Amino acid sequence: MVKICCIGAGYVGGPTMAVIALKCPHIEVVVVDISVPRIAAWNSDQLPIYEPGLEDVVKQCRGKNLFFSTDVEKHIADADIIFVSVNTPTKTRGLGAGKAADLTYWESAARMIADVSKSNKIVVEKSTVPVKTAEAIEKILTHNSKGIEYQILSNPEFLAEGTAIDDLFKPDRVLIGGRETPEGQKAIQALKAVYANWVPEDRIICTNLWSAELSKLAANAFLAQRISSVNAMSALCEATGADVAEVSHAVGKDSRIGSKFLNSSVGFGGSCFQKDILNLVYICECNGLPEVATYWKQVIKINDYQKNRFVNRVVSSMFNTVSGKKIAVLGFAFKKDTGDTRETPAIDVCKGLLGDKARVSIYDPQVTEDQIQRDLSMNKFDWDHPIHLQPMSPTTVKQVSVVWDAYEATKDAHGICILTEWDEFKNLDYQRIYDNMQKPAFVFDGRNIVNPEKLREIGFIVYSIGKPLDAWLRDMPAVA
Ligand SMILES: NC(=O)c1ccc[n+]([C@@H]2O[C@H](COP(=O)([O-])OP(=O)(O)OC[C@H]3O[C@@H](n4cnc5c(N)ncnc54)[C@H](O)[C@@H]3O)[C@@H](O)[C@H]2O)c1
Ligand SMILES: O=c1ccn([C@@H]2O[C@H](COP(=O)(O)OP(=O)(O)O[C@H]3O[C@H](CO)[C@@H](O)[C@H](O)[C@H]3O)[C@@H](O)[C@H]2O)c(=O)[nH]1
Repeated sequence: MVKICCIGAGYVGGPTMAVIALKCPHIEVVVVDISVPRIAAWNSDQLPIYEPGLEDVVKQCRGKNLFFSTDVEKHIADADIIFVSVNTPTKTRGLGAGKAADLTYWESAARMIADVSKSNKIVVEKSTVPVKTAEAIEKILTHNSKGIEYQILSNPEFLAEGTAIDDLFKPDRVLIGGRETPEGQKAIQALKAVYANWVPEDRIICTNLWSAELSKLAANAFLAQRISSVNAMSALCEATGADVAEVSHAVGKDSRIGSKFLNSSVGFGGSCFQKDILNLVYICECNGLPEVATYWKQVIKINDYQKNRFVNRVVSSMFNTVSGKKIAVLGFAFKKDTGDTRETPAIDVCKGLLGDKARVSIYDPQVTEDQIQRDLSMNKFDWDHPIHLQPMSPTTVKQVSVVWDAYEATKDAHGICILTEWDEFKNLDYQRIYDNMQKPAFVFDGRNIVNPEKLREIGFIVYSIGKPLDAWLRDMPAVA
């Protein structure tokens, strides 16, 4: 029986390995992690991450050919194929701080593999890493290899949170990069055989190592660039009376452009886009390509601009101050159908409002109070380290309350900010909400999910990103 071990039981390692186990009953899959609570959660009824369909897949294979363990050394030693899916956060100090990927966790995983292996291994980069990481990993593994042969493959993951299981069941493509030697090609075929259990062969792309590593960064940069492009347009729409939804629809109908990923929003979030673009920018700078670096940096600058612009809209509409006012925040996760808050635009918006001394009442159906308090008190980039290395007891932000109901959050509020597109926010009883709010009552829709006309009929003053402005907002400054 082929044995797979995956180091890192997070948003990628957990779902990816669960699907491999489901689709390949003849393969034993063990997911290991240094975090004891995380592994305990994977072995319990309360999985550590919320992902539609995940629980069903885990329940079908756990204890049969899918296992979760903290015995990292044993399972690495036993495995034929080792996936490494550990954190690759943005460096916070030293060379490349604020841009370069911190490969501390990757390096320690590689050293562990080198220390405990007694047989040949295929080591698969599943984490998103800078181009040429495989070369560094190879050096660590082969430095004192004791005659053991290692083949490094790059097999970046393209799943998106909230749709991870569907994405894994039917991937647009699986990308496998390896050395162009006979041994490298043999390793590629071994990994290809795993995916071929459910992925059509024409969707499995095999390349050299560097193309695979770079394609992952490139794909995220292109996706984020589309959002920044449409968000840049949203500012122009507001200034001119155009409607960004109509513009994206018209633009997206061009089959060369396509309609996906053109939804204007308060800004993109998530653990990947910003981190991976910063990493790309750093790699360009290191390779003497400052113009290319500046080009990609602009994608992040527009995203920051969009978040600032939103906060500025809120404050300027409410007589230029939100001091002491209650602002209800509906949604804190970086997108719907996930409890993940990494780099969520809600953090920047809440911090902006708190900076102007607002009282913020937050409701998200999947995010806990503890998580929100952590996010609002943590330093930039600190969130992307293994949980046991994050601050234990963060200071509580006093002007923030977290409630478990949208009606409670909005009661007596002066304004509402919709920051995640949860379906339930589309169907709230907005008349009831309006009746219980201070007047004038404002709605700032950062996800364009409510019908502004209907809300205006109720009496709300409504701001929707990139839509023709409410008369109230027309003369207010839009730029932060
Ligand atoms: N989250 C996504 O949607 C997504 C999608 C594609 C790619 N990626 C990439 O995949 C990688 C992992 O992302 P994630 O979201 O799963 O992160 P995560 O933080 O959810 O999980 C990483 C896990 O690795 C563990 N870990 C760290 N060092 C370890 C070690 N030495 N030994 C054992 N376990 C260790 C941590 O405890 C943690 O549980 C990152 O490089 C990310 O960029 C993420
Ligand atoms: O038209 C759109 C599409 C998305 N978003 C926002 O963009 C962010 C990222 O969304 P999404 O890409 O759906 O989720 P992620 O889980 O971050 O997935 C991205 O990042 C992963 C990690 O690298 C990749 O594997 C995926 O392919 C890539 O889509 C979220 O805040 C979304 O709300 C928009 O504002 N407008």
